[in-house]
Amino acid sequence: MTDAPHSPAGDVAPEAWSGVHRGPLRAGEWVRLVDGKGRKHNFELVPGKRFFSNKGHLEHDDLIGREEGFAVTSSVGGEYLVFRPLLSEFVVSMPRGAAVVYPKDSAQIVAMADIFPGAHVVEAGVGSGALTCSLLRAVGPYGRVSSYERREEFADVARRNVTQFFGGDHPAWKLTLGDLAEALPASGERCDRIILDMLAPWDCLDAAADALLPGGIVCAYVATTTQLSKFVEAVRVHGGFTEPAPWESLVRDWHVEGLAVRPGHKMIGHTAFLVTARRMAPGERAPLKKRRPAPGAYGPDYTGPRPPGVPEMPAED
Ligand SMILES: C[S@@+](CC[C@H](N)C(=O)[O-])C[C@H]1O[C@@H](n2cnc3c(N)ncnc32)[C@H](O)[C@@H]1O
Repeated sequence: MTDAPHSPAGDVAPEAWSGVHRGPLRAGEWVRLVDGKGRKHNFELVPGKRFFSNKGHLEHDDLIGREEGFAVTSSVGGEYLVFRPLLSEFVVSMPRGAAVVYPKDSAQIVAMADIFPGAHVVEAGVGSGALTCSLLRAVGPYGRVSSYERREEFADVARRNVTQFFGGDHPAWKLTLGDLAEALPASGERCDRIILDMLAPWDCLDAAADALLPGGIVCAYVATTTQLSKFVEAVRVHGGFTEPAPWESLVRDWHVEGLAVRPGHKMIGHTAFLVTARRMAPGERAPLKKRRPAPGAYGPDYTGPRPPGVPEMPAED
């Protein structure tokens, strides 16, 4: 459902780009070392450099040129497993400017915002580039991810991270410095999906609605309940979207050892909430969901946008 066939966004031709890390480890790539206690070390391989830890040291040159998936022993007998980091491991260890979208949420965004190979996706802000990597993987070299970021220092961090992860320029990626609310309309871009990860996504809703093709999806990632309320109501007030669907995902590890099978003790309790809504065709309105607002939902204390037809309601006694 792209607006028109388009040429690749970057300077690299899609057919010349593989984006796959295989074969012997090369200088300039990242590796991930894990010791017997599960402690992780991620670093770039640099010829002539040494890796130090509380278990002595290792020469980078002893890792370069080997197929990943091996065990090495440090100068004082510490054992490490060596692999290339997965994307989910890279994004939580790479340098950060702003807070990143966690892998569990990137997975939800790719699935529930229906990011498909060849899609044209707009995202803002780019932050540290974590979500960007997942979006680029999902659209592939013939799609397009158009990222907007208003802070230059974050854009620089994201550019370094994304380039590092893919081992060069991704042909589907375009990064624009500027505020989405102004830069997106000025660009004239039309897109299939828009992902908003920022403090005030409601400020960008009009720009998102104008850029989205009919049937397209807007998806917001917000950290607090007050942001969630304000964004959902802003989507309802806009009127050109279907009823927004808000949710969050919780992921729990399990301890499995013989008969001792139980949930793990540690869990990331909260990262952020997600909301999606689909864009109606121009001039079309989705029938308003027939709902009786909960008592006090839009009472005198409520200061956000008010959905059409919902009067101010008295607060509960
Ligand atoms: C939480 S970070 C995004 C993290 C990113 N999604 C990641 O996974 O690494 C939020 C970013 O949005 C940027 N931002 C906020 N409002 C914006 C806007 N209206 N247009 C463009 N960027 C914006 C901020 O500068 C910040 O870098």
